[in-house]
Order: sequence, then C-alpha cells, then structure tokens
Amino acid sequence: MTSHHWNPQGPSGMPHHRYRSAFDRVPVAEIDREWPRNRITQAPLWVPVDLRDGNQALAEPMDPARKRRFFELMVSIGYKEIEVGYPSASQTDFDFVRLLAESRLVPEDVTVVVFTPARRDLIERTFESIAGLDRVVVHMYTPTAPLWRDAVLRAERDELRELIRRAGADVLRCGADRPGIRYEFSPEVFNLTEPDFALEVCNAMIDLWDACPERPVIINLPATVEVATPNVYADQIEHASKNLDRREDVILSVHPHNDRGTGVACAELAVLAGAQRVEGCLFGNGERTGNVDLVTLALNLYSQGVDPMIDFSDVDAIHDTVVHCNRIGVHERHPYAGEYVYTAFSGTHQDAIRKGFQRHAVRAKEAGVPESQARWEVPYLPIDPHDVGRDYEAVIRVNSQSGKGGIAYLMRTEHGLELPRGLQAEFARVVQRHTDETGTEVDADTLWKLFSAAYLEDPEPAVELVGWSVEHVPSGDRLTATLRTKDETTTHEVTAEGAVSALVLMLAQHGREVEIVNLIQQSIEPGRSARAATYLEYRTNSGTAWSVGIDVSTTAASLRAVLAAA
Ligand SMILES: CC(=O)SCCNC(=O)CCNC(=O)[C@H](O)C(C)(C)COP(=O)(O)OP(=O)(O)OC[C@H]1O[C@@H](n2cnc3c(N)ncnc32)[C@H](O)[C@@H]1OP(=O)(O)O
Ligand SMILES: CC(C)C(=O)C(=O)O
Ligand SMILES: [Mg+2]
Repeated sequence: MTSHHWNPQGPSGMPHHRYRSAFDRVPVAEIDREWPRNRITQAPLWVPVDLRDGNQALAEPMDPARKRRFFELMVSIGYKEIEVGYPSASQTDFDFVRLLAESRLVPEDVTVVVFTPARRDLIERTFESIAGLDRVVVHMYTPTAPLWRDAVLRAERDELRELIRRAGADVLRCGADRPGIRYEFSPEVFNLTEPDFALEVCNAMIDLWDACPERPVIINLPATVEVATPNVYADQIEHASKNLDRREDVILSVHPHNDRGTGVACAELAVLAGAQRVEGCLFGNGERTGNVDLVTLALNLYSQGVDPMIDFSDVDAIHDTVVHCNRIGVHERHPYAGEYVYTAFSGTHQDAIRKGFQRHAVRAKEAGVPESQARWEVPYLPIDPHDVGRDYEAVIRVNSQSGKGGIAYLMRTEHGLELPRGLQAEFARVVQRHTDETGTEVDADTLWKLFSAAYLEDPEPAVELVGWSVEHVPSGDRLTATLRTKDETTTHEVTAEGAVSALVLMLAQHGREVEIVNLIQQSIEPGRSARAATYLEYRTNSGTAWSVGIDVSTTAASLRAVLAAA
C-alpha cells in the first residue's frame, strides 16, 4: 500500500514476514459465487458441541453432574441434536453416554452425537458406549490438511485415503443392524485442505455410508483454525456444496472456530453458501479462542425477524448454567448476554433510548397491541432486552458520561418522579459534580440521596411547618399553619387564592421571600408510598432554581416544595 500524507503510520518492527496469506497456504477453488446474493430465512440445525469440543478445552473438564446439567439445559431450550462426548477419550465421557443410554434423559426427538477418531479400537469403544441408545450420530474425523498430514499423521494422501476408508468401514460394520444410527464425517482443518482432496475423502464416505433420503450422511467441514477472512470460508463451503455427491442426501454442516474473531461471520456466510447445520458452543467456549458462539448466531437471526428455534427468553439463566458448568466467565460485552449489553452510560445514547422507549409505548398503543408485541425500533438496542429476560431497569446507568436524559429516566423508573425539563438539566449538573469528584457510577440510592439533598426539605430547616389546615372560604383558601423557627413557634392564618400563595405570604411575614416562577404538580404512579410530587421553580438573585415537595396529598407536597425553596 502506498503511504499518504493523511496516514502517517510506520512499520511496526514485528516479524510479519514469518506468516503467509491463506491464499498461499491453500488453493481456493474458483466459483461463480452465489452466496453474496442469498439471505438467511430460516434457522439451520444447531448442534451444540459443548460437551465434547467445549469440554476438551477446559482446564477442568466437566464432572458428571455438570455434564448432566448442561445436557438438560440444552434439551430444555430446544436443541435437537447434541454432541455429548468423546466416549473413547475418558471414562467420564464413556460413563456419561452410558448414563444417557440407561436413563430417560434423552427425549424422543433428540439425537445424540458421539465423536471418534479413525482408529479401530476407539471406534469399537465408541459403539460400546452407545449400546441401547436409539438415535445416535457417530461422528468420525481425521486430519486432512497438508500440515497435519505431514506433522501429525506422517501420511501421504494415498495412505490417509486408505486409513479413512478402513475406519469408515469399521464404523459401518459396528453400526450394522442399528437403523437409528447415522454417520458424520469431518475432514479436520477443512479450510486448509486442498479442495479436491477434501471432496474426494468426503465423497468416499458419502458413497461408503450410502447416503440416502432415509439415512442422510452429515459432512461437517470445520474451520478448525480460522486462517482467512470469512468470505474465503464461504467460497469453500459453496464450492463443496456444489460438488459433493448425492447432495440431496447430504446434510452439509459447518464447524467454525474463532481464531480471527470471525467465527460468527464464518458461520453466517457459510449458511448463505449452503450450510444446513452449524456446530458450535454456547457463548463460544472451545479450543483456544473458542468454537463459534451459538447464542450470538441464534439471536442475530432473531434480530432479523427469523425464529432461532431455540428459546433464549431467559438468557441470564442459560448464562449462569453455562458459567457454572464450564467454570469460565462470559465477558461483560458479550453479544446479547453480557452484563453491559443492554446498558447505556453515555448521555446521548441514554437520551435516545429514553425517547425510543416513549415512542415505542405510543406506537404500541396506537397499534392496539401490548408493548411486548409491538414492532421493535429503539435506538441503540438491536433487540428488546425484555425478550431475553433482561430488565429495562438495568438499561440506563449513570456515570460521568451521562446526561440529563439518563438521570431523568432513572428518576422515573426507580423513584417514580417525572422531572420537568428545567429540573432535569439542573439536577444533571448536581450529579455531574458528584461523578466528576468520585469517578464512580451512581446507583439509584445515591441518585436519591443527591436529589433529596439538593431539592427536598432540609432535615434541619430554618422554618418548619409543624401543623396546618386549609379551609375553603369565599375569598379563596384560608391556611392556618404553625411555623417553628430556632427561636419560636407561632401559629398564623392567611387567606389567599390558594394554600401555596397563603404560605408564601406567611413566609414573607417571617422575612423569607419566595418568588414562584413555575409550579408543576405530578401524581406518582400507584404502588409508591408518596402519591404526589410538586416541582417548584423560584427566582433567586442569580436566576431561578428548583425545589421539590413529595407527600401523600397534592397540597402537602406543594407546601413542602415552598418550604424547601424558603
Ligand atoms: C479438532 C479437534 O477437536 S479433534 C478432537 C481432539 N480431542 C481430543 O483429543 C480429546 C480426547 N483425546 C484423547 O483423550 C486422546 O487423544 C485419545 C484417547 C483419543 C488418544 O490417546 P492416545 O492413544 O494416547 O494418542 P495421543 O492423544 O497421544 O495422540 C494421537 C494419536 O492419534 C493420531 N490421530 C490423531 N487424530 C486422529 C484421527 N482423527 N484418527 C486417527 N488417528 C488420529 C495421531 O497421529 C497420534 O498417533 P501416533 O501416536 O501414532 O503418533
Ligand atoms: C469437527 C472436529 C474435527 C473439530 O472439532 C474441529 O475440526 O475443530
Ligand atoms: Mg473443533
């Protein structure tokens, strides 16, 4: 790339010459690609591999109780094909498959998948584990990419072709007379395998296992290690989809990992390119940077109006179970499920979200549908947090980046107060001072403390209203009030056009002038102890300021606001 005056970046000094482009590592077949024009209109078959690929990547693999809990979770939210382990790898994996076989944990419409390398003893052990299970996919894999052939298997193509054929035949022999068993083959690191060789070994399995409508064969094409931009994987998948034999009787599956952080993109583009089945893990656990995240994939579809066919309506419960089983956390920014993903701290975002909620409520009313059913269009929130069981209350949080909108939102949702616009701006300055000083987030309680200190009656007031009554008389309202100051307690009677004006006159007689500019009364929603709030804007030497009164009655709230101003 030529350098430009607007781009002053220089060489990093890192030894980038040690690496090669994916295009120099694997031939990518030329295709007349169709995937960029396609759309995803239905969910693929999701196959969680947490209990195998996810589990093999854990420092502490799941114990039987964790495996069981994870399995039950996956069944309960709607997965129908679940990879449950690598039974020849460990006694724990073997025993878990036996538990499934000997219990009623596998519903009639769920198929379990067991994973095996292409070695006779391990294949036989795998079949031993599934005795008694009615619906099973036996998933066999071998490395096929040149580096793996060379470094790991030390086998040429011919040798490997023969190894695969022999192992495929072993699988077939062990599965004979078991009509509920289907077969899956994975050429490991498909994305770094020469396309002609990948097709050759896959087609050999399709033929050997006799793919047919009653017993389709699953061909799973893993991006075991991501090495290229997702469009390259999509091309590879489309090429395979168009060149696999008996395509109608093949279920084309993908298994992206996430080494470049583009596992989700790889899976989505692969589905555009013809993949019908996606293997991955919940929240993206798995080897190194993980397997593709099935939660993000499903909810990405949901956000486009496509039913993910998996129930994520309580994403926090799913999150908690997965974190418990894996003993690995989920990042605060993780799409759809992280702690912060439905939260805005920044002022303009909060303002937009608050207005968006209001607009949503109005539109739902106009359409005559509940808000939970109305079309979702709220700025900055791709989906309604409520749909995945998250609270609106957590949507807006306040720190030094926040503006009046977010603060007003919290005052309404947490404390029931609809602050007038002028008061919002003034209170935001109070909060800003606090957040600038402390550098911390302000929770609802602190917000209330700041608000009370700034606007409600002083707990040790100079003038206190210890008792009052109002009587309506022909010339207005007669206020009888007992006022207490530091020095004396006196009772007065003043008639004016209203109780508020009467109290203002009374205070003036005590040398405390309050000039009211604006007075706004608000009834507070049911369920709160106080039912009325009065917001009072009054004149000061330097402009205007606000005070607030809150009480069970409107008159009491207004009198309190006047006293707070005084
Ligand atoms: C991309 C993936 O995720 S693949 C799945 C990886 N998962 C795991 O490895 C977890 C479970 N694995 C295990 O517990 C063990 O590796 C076992 C039980 C399967 C095998 O253990 P061991 O017999 O001790 O073999 P080990 O793990 O040391 O080495 C692997 C051997 O299998 C060979 N091999 C690797 N993959 C395959 C395969 N798909 N099919 C046949 N042989 C294979 C290797 O070349 C190596 O052979 P060598 O010993 O002749 O050099
Ligand atoms: C599907 C298997 C072989 C796998 O986990 C991978 O290649 O990543
Ligand atoms: Mg994998």
